Amino acid sequence: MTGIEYDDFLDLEYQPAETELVCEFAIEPAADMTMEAAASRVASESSNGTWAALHVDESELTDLGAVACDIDGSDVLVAYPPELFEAGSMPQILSCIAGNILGMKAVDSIRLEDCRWPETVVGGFPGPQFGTSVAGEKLDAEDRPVLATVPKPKVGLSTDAHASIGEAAWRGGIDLLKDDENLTDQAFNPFVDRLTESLAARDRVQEDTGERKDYLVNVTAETTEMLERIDLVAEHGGGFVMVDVITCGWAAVQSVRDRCEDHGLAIHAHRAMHAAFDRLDHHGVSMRVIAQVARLCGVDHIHTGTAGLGKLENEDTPGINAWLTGECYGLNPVLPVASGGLHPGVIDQLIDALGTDIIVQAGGGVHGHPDGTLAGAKALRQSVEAAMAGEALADYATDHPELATALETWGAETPR
Ligand SMILES: O=C(COP(=O)(O)O)[C@H](O)[C@H](O)COP(=O)(O)O
Ligand SMILES: [Mg+2]
Repeated sequence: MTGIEYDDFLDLEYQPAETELVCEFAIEPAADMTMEAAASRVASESSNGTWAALHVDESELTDLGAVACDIDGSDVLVAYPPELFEAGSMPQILSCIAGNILGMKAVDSIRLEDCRWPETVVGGFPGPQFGTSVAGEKLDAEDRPVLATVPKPKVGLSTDAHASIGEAAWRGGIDLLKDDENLTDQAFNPFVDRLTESLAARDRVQEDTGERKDYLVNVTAETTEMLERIDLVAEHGGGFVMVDVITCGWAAVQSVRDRCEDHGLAIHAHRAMHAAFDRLDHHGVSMRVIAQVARLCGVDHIHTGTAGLGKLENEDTPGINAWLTGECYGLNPVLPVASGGLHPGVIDQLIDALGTDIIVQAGGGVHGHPDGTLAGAKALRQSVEAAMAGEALADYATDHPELATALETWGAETPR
């Protein structure tokens, strides 16, 4: 018989194998627990153990126990054997490494900070179909940030109003029109009408400007419905879809990725609800891990923050972006999206902080321009042109009136 008890899950001499998934947790043990006791319980509960000592016939058991193998202050590393995981199933992986342990009484708090993904696990996932290549493959923005805008008010606009705002934004120099995270298929702006009218506007602008444009239509819905909406996007000549990946769930994202592969559609990942996991710096799941999961599941772009420049809390945007665009067993790099409270007056600081291989999304920062959407789009494009030319915004604005008005209106401040 084999005994399985908590002490079996702690070995500070253990060196994880290359094939193992290694997770970094920040742990605050419960008052009556040593860190060692807490760490072993975390390794046990996230792999094959439980609170009671178990006695199992060895011949009937595959040993899938994880090992808490390093403790450095509040940081604990846990190594997981690849056989613990179902190949290609992100829900099952997260049910291990971000499941029951987040609620264990043995810890006062625990946060999954980072994962070292082994090829044995990464190999089960497709990764992005296009990733950063969308800038040159699907758009004409390979040498500058891709520009996107969301019509505002975020919901409530009629289909006609939505499409004409999109047309004005595209004419002003925006590359991608994007739905907002809570605009899906409502009576005031039905999905199919919005899709067809917006794509017709896109085609008119492409024809007139000679610059490729596209539409991040939000297909978020129950999974079967989402797949049908993706088919519609392809049927009507769209090049992208947008998905609220957290509220949809990773299993649904994996289904979306499969269907988008069939149609050659790129996936824009909105992360609404991520802050339920990553906003507290001592408990939950970091945005770094959420971004890693998104890349394995195969989104092409994902919102990762504005390096503190926008209206929303951010977490290490530069570090997360570096991981998303770095090497990971041949997975395509993901295009990070900076969005939330951005406007032309902060684009120079944004590019200083995040570089130019990003999507810049500005909703209020385009449609709130005193002279309207067309002028707002021109101002955003002009601010990027200035930054790419290494020219101060104020200097560039002397002969670019739309940018000058934006700078007079918003300055270089970031809204709250
Ligand atoms: O609609 C917007 C921003 O609109 P605006 O440009 O008017 O602020 C996005 O939903 C947020 O950027 C999401 O946040 P994040 O990008 O941090 O996920
Ligand atoms: Mg939004």
